[in-house]
Amino acid sequence: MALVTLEGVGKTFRGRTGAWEAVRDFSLELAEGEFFCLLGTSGCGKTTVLNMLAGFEAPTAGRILLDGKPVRGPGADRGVVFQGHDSLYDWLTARDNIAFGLRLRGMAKAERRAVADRFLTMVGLTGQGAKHPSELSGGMKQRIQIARALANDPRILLMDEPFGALDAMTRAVLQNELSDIWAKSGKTVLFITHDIEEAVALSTRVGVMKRGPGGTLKAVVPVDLPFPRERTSDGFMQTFRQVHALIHEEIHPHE
Ligand SMILES: Nc1ncnc2c1ncn2[C@@H]1O[C@H](COP(=O)(O)OP(=O)(O)OP(=O)(O)O)[C@@H](O)[C@H]1O
Repeated sequence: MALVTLEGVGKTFRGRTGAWEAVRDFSLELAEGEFFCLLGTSGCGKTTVLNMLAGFEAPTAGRILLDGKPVRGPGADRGVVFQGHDSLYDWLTARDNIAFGLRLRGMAKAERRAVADRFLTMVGLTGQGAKHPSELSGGMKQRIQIARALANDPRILLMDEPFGALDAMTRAVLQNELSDIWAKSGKTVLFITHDIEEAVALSTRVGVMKRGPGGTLKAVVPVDLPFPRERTSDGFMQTFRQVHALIHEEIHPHE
């Protein structure tokens, strides 16, 4: 059975200015352990799809199943990592941010600390647990967000352009780290990005969306390249070009 099933999912926002169909007839199955990148032009509905799977928004059509059960709201079985780092609590240390969910679940302090430290190490921040978010760089804060999501041991990690606000060098470092973490943890990941190279570097499959209104999945490209990915290899370039062509059609539909 697929870990995640989206079946004919649609979302129409209704407001004072009328209705906007953001997503139409979106269907996808995610297998346990895969790294799926969702790619598409701005406004095509990527975040809306992620928000519905996260349980932040309810679909207006179709259904979403996680482990065969309908998604009815947010839950600890889904760990969400956003772009930027506003979601970290500034008054808590890095370690306490990571352990926040564990505290809510009633885990004892010593155990919480041990788990948090394990994930601090996993994201390359050994010994930085006592610092507050304001004392950390953008890349470090993103690492803390990833560690926090993983510490809760979710069934799936939902990442919405997590590296979008970082400089190119930090971004490349974090991409490699995330790829290692994914390989070690065996987690299922749904990852949203605008960046074709990032998608090809990280994923087992890339889904390209058609632009909105009524954004939907237009093609899924499997990325059968060994990890770590060699970005200048023929296979990488070939996949890059394939995905690029699919995106290009959305930006210049009448060429
Ligand atoms: N709460 C809302 N109310 C009304 N319209 C919305 C709402 N949220 C999103 N939309 C609209 O739905 C469409 C899809 O938005 P969404 O944020 O999912 O796109 P996206 O592909 O993630 O874009 P980007 O890459 O720019 O972040 C957009 O046209 C947006 O204006």
